[in-house]
Amino acid sequence: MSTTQPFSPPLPGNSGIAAAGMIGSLVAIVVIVLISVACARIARRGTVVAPPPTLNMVQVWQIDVPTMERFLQDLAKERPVRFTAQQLCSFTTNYSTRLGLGGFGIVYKGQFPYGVKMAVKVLNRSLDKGAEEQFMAEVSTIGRTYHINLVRLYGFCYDHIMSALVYEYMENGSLDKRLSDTQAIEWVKLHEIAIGTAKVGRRRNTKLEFDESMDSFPKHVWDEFEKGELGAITLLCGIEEDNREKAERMAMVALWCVQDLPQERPPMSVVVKMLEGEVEVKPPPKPFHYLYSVGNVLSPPSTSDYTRTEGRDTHWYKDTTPIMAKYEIQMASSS
Ligand SMILES: Nc1ncnc2c1ncn2[C@@H]1O[C@H](COP(=O)(O)OP(=O)(O)OP(=O)(O)O)[C@@H](O)[C@H]1O
Repeated sequence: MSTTQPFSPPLPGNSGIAAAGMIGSLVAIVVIVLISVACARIARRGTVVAPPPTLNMVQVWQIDVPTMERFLQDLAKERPVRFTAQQLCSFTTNYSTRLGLGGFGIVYKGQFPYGVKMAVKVLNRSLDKGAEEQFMAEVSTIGRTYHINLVRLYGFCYDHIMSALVYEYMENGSLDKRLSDTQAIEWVKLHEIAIGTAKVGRRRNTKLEFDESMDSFPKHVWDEFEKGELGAITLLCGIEEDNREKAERMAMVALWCVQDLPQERPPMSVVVKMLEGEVEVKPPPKPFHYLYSVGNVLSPPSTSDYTRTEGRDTHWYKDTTPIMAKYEIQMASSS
């Protein structure tokens, strides 16, 4: 069986800031975007990864090769191009320009022979199952999704030596980097980004990140909200009077989006409406229960946490929240 499709060059994608450069955590991004808009702070995860695989390093992933091959064959009909390691080596001029380091690998700059730039993420296979999941998630979701707010996945490489994802090149780098430099983005643009990110609608319903701490900013937002002093935060963050009401609304929407129980989070279509002011934002219930557990020991919500909803009036919106697969993308809007 030939493992390489005939090379069909992808068209250049949309310019501007895309939300999926750091796709391993887009729900978190939605939340972080919203909260960042309110207060201009982003928590960055610092993960050390190994250098890209060398030619004599052969790693075996946990999913067996036939299963992965079947997965790739099914997807092949749908869109992203399968590149060879040699092609990627050539496109990146032997990985000579490094763009950045993410949780799953190093990202290099490259260029197709006809000049369109690309970003090649070489996945670190030594990362337990994380990189493997990222690979399958990216290829099966954004590889088949076209959206103005999502970075385009041109293709991938998967063989016994390496796994890599080939993305549209973002001149402005990733969204989180841009957001952490809040001085460079006007409030109106931040609001647009928050809505644009919500419209992508992707979220991770079945996996929570447990790297929060008791002094995390989202928790601080909740504490101030509980005291009825959300306005103090927007003031502290230098948000002008004219925009404060909108900023407070966004912070409340963010608190809805970080509810511990997936079924208590509003659907992204409702999130968009709330952000746009079309739907009233009711006071959110307390999130981050695991942060308040005895002794401040971070413990993941139990199975019963995910089924316990009685006594909580959280289904005030008409839609129901679909419980999605870990990396499923739900488009909240076609725009
Ligand atoms: N498509 C791209 N175009 C330009 N630069 C990119 C692109 N994708 C990633 N980068 C650069 O590489 C860095 C690492 O990106 P990557 O997506 O691996 O990390 P991340 O944001 O931590 O996300 P993840 O959670 O998936 O690891 C980014 O901060 C950015 O500077």
